[in-house]
Amino acid sequence: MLVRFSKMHGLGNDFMVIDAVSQRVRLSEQTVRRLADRHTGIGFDQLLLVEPPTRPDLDFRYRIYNADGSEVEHCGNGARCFARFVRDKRLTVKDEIAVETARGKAILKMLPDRLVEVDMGAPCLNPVEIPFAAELQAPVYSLDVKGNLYEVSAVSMGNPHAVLVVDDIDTAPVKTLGPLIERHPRFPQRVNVGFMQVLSPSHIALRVFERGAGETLACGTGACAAVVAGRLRGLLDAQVKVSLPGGELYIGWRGDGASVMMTGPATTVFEGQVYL
Ligand SMILES: N[C@@H](CCC[C@H](N)C(=O)O)C(=O)O
Repeated sequence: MLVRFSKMHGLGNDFMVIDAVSQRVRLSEQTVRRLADRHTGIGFDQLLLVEPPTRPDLDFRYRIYNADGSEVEHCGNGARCFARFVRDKRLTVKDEIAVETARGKAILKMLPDRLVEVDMGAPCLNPVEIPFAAELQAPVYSLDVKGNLYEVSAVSMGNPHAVLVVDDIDTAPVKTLGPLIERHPRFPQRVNVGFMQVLSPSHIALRVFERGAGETLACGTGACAAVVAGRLRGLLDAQVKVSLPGGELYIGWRGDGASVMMTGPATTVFEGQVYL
């Protein structure tokens, strides 16, 4: 089966995007892993599959697969690339697109200068739903990793995130501590791990070790989770610039019950065809 795809990225978090509205596509976990390989495949952090919606009030459904083949609930940078993709491919002419994800509904708004604003929904802090093993909900938990204690916040943006505050993002142990927390037994569905340096109440630097993909150049849901965690700890304002290795995202969260709003770019790199 020969399938057309686009290669896209949001601040260097890169995606293979496939239109499954006008093409028949069947994917197994193994196929996703093969395509994700940066030496022998297309290479990407996540694969996005664009499908028709299952509900009449929504425009599309989109599914997200990590490079390791696992299907996930939400992807912030992917949502912006998805919006750009359906517009560029003329699958819709709408400026505001309602999309169904495994997590529920997301609203995507096309802005000038090829920016996209995403209503990411309200964060969930309930340990049972994240899921995270804890007796009571708290803004910070003590996590024992191989005998060392770390202060982490646990936040779900549809997908699970652990957020640590560090003094210096450049020397943060992202590649060593990240994988240990990703598979920590208190996070039974694994977790994305964010390392946040607070530069001022309206500016943070962030690196994220992503579940199922390793450290990426940017993580949209990770940026949202970090701002929520920073607000819960009383460190951040309601509007925050997030500097990631791949560039800048703008995140807004008014607090309790409100949606997290994310604004950033989405870029197409090339188009191709591949046998699946
Ligand atoms: N890169 C993404 C998040 C992708 C999913 C994540 N790795 C997970 O397993 O939850 C983003 O921009 O949010």
